[in-house]
Amino acid sequence: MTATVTGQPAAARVTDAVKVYGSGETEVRALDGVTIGFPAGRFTAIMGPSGSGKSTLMHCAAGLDTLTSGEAHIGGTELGALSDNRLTLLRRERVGFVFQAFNLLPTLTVAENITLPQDLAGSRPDPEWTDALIDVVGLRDRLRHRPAELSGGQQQRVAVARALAGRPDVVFADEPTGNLDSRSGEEVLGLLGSAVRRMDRTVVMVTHDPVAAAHADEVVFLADGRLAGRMAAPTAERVLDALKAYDRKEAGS
Ligand SMILES: Nc1ncnc2c1ncn2[C@@H]1O[C@H](COP(=O)(O)OP(=O)(O)OP(=O)(O)O)[C@@H](O)[C@H]1O
Repeated sequence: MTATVTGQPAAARVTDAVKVYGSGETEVRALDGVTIGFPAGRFTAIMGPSGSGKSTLMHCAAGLDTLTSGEAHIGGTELGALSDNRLTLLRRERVGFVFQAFNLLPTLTVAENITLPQDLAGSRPDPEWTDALIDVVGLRDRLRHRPAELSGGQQQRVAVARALAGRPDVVFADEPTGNLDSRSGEEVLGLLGSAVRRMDRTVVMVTHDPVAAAHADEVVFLADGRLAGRMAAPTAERVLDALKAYDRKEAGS
């Protein structure tokens, strides 16, 4: 197991991760030798300047995209060794996703959206777990509503519940508060934090927002496709200062 700074085993990790887009003059090294483990039972935020490789790292760690070289593991499973079918199954059964754009199915009710991944996988939702989850996300009185009848914050809470419903090894969240006002954003971040602290889940979140990152146990900074630093017990102020320093370095001053 890759060591993590907390000493916890990694729920997901990449080793010597390189991702190259294009070739020749248009070649971009989006990831340039990143080794990092995301500890189980912890909330990790990935930050860095625009274009530093955050989304690429998340997509490759989650099996949504493949590395050019290096390895990506979810638990003990190496993703590069899996066929497309097995990778699809692994994503469905062991990974949860939350995206900026909610991505709920408009024709399904809240309850149906929450259990959709398990329904697709043909697995039976655990009623006790689903029930507890509905209370944690505060959606009990909305279960029969459709997404269009909910506010943005409520829709994202449904997406968080859906991501957690199958008790995945790890939930990857890509700018989950990017479309929300600050109050709804705080609610969604609080939920992700509760999932980690009260329900023993693992969350990895890409964000631009230092206030959002401060909800995490640890922040990982990328710069220019490389791991630039890590910060435990972050505060918004310290995160902002660190980001400014990385921006200055990239600008070469
Ligand atoms: N499909 C692609 N084809 C070519 N280049 C790409 C592709 N996807 C990303 N890139 C490039 O790879 C680099 C890293 O992109 P990535 O989206 O991972 O960065 P990011 O840190 O998430 O950026 P942002 O904060 O702006 O979303 C950038 O230079 C980007 O232009």
